[in-house]
Amino acid sequence: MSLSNAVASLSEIRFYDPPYGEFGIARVLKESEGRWTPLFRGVGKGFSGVGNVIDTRPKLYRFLGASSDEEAYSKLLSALESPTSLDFVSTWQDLYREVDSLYDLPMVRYYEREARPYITSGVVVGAGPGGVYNASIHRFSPIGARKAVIRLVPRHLYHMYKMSIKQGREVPIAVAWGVHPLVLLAAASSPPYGVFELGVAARLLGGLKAVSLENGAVAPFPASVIIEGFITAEQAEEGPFVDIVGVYDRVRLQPVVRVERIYVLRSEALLHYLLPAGLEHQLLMGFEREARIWKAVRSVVPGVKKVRLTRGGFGWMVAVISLEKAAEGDAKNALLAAFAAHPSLKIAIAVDGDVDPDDPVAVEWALATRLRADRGLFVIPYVRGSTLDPVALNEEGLTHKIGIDATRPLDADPVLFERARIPET
Ligand SMILES: C/C(=C\C(=O)O)CCOP(=O)(O)O
Ligand SMILES: [Mn+2]
Repeated sequence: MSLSNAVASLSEIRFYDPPYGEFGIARVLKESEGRWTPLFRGVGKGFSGVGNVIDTRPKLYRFLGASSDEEAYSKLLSALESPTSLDFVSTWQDLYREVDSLYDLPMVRYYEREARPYITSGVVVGAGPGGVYNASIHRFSPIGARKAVIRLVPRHLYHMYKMSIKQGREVPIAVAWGVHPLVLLAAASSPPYGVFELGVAARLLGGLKAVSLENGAVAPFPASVIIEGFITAEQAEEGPFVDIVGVYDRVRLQPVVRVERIYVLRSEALLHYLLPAGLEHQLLMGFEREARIWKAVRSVVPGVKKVRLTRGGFGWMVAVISLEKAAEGDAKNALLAAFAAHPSLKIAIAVDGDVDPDDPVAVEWALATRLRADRGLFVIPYVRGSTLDPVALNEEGLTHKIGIDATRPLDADPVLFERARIPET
């Protein structure tokens, strides 16, 4: 399954033509998110581009073949538990042309102070020591015709990189740009180290083709662009670029990738322009974390209704959980479970089942009418949170977290908490 197949299955597509101008593509992505899928023709010779492919739950759930939160979470969680093998194809190179330079790939700069055009939706497959493969999404920005800097958040690829460099080895990688959205979703997930995320994608899709590269890495097939290279011990400044919470991430020294080959699909090189901090970015990165929170919370409290990583928290740092308490204290246990399930979470709020986590006004109403700060508020000091938190105490995201129980006390008169309604005619 290709990105083109996936896009063809969407109903609301609008076509755009050049000239785009600097930030033109970013402006369209912003304007259309949550509304339609823009398809950018002629972004470069032999290239077109698309964005907002899974910027809404209905689109994501359609790709997953799910009709409710519960079904969508369960499908993803069970694929993470049961990845399957890839179908390797050997005759693939004829379908691709090679280009000499990363600058031949039409990349986009999205925000005014970003350093340069870059890839925001590249699935990086690393081949690590012990035959371990890992697929994850990383910012990838060219600093030369065959040189790029890659942002490695301290997770699996970073671990692979640290181990390899210590042994005096570089990490062979493939960067696959322009892939089916479920491949992206799997690569945005965090199964335990050693579980290959492309196997998770294969389970979600009912099979996934892949290719082996000369450097030992593998790539999902078809991908519109496949970049073959090595993560080296050299470092360069990365950024500024905008992260999921919509601020400019700190500029850090990050590893340099030496590029060996760049393959571009001859027939349909459809590139995926993922708007940083856009709805698609949030849903893609946050959805699996939401599923994990849902699972963890359900195991401590039976009456969980809805879990949301909120829009204001950019689908990453703030969660609202609605539940029916069976006993006093349930809500706090739910909050603790949520923090354990998603370490980047900074603020977790529990509300009753009559409050919709998708409605920020309703959540604020619950805070105004149901929170008793002496009982309902707790701070977890000095705990690892998100590296993206601008007020974190260190580069690893050391921070203080807040849990808020905004559920009504079970022993109080329920009439005091009833939302008044005007009867229908
Ligand atoms: C979601 C992340 C980056 C981005 O999409 O901009 C990675 C942040 O990871 P933490 O574990 O929260 O530091
Ligand atoms: Mn992994």
